[in-house]
Amino acid sequence: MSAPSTTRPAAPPGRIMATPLSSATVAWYRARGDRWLREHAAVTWERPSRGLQIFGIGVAVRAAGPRGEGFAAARDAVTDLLRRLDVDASAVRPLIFAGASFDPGAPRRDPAWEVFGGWQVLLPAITIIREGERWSGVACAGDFPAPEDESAAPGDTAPHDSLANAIAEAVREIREGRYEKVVLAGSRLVPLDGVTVPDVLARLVAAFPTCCVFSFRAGGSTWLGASPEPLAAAAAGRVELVSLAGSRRRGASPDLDRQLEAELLGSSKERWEHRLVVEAILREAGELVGGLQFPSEPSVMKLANIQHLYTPISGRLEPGASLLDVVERLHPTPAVGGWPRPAALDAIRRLEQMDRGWYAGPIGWADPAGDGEFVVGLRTALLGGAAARLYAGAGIVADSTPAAELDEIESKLDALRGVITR
Ligand SMILES: C=C(O[C@H]1C=CC=C(C(=O)O)[C@@H]1O)C(=O)O
Repeated sequence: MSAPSTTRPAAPPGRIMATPLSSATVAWYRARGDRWLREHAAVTWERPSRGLQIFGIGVAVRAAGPRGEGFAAARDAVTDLLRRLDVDASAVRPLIFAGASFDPGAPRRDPAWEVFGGWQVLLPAITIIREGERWSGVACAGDFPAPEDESAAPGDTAPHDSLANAIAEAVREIREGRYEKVVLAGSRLVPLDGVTVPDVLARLVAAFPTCCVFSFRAGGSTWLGASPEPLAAAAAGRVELVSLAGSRRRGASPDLDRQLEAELLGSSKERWEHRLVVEAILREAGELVGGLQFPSEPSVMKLANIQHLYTPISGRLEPGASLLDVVERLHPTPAVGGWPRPAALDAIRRLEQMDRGWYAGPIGWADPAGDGEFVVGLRTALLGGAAARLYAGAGIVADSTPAAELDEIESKLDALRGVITR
């Protein structure tokens, strides 16, 4: 019932032991504030603009797989757990969290990611949920492994120059017709100077209230971020998907901001980059989600530092398909990988010179009723030891100007650094 390296050595790696699991609704008296919850949670999931907060305290079950395995293995582990959970229909539903690396086939360059492995599935011992003014809780019996405190500080990776060269090389390869789009990312190591996980989460919630602010702890390290990009969400059989790609900075004045928005909506380069994501989602999700509907024109999603082209897509899960199947099929969309997918992944492995780990990977939760929500792990940082490594990328297409793409990546990293180190 646990990860290979934690409490039950008899369990083979990645397998969950076949014992029954039960859950019970618990009353949660709000004796502890957000800071305590964020500090003690193995996993947090906050949607400030929707009044939703979820804190998973302690671990009933943790399963994990090696770095060569991806989200498909996480999906199987969640499905297995859901089957074994004995849930009273009237009770608060337990939530099972899952996360995975971006690319299980990528070279491993940063030992700090080893503690996360290729994927992890986590059933918290106690899950505290706030929806608006309503607090509820659910407790799950399990192994209750002792907290792990082993963590590795994120290592040094590629210097800035190599990212500029990688972008220029990608533009050349795209113009030669080798692929149509690739998303290249960079990272930056920053000292934490005493800033803690609850500090960072509180700042992300304040700075990015419309995003999904999450954290996931493994060993003594924490993977966290404020993702603007839902990957797939399901509620009562309805599925919501999103295409988010194409960016401009926010303007310093309302006039400049509107001008940048008009530029974004009018740019054929940004529209093409965005359209590739819409088409890939329709193609990949089509077999699993019926009656897909979406507006013919993208709108603009505005965040504190940046604005993006945005197309919401919705439909209904086909019989036999699950939210986890949809996530597995969609990842990685061309918003974080590229198109065609195999050539884009190959380009990222060759050109990027960095270890993405879980950056741009899927992360989220599912419940026994089939509901759940997964986002793309963007605008994220890995905190370990006294440092944080920040990650951000940008979509490269034939019309890209390398300097502008590098500028977009730098400005995303600056926004995150401003929140973490201020
Ligand atoms: C890959 C990232 O952003 C993606 C999501 C929105 C807009 C993007 C863009 O315009 O390039 C990227 O596709 C990132 O922030 O690390």
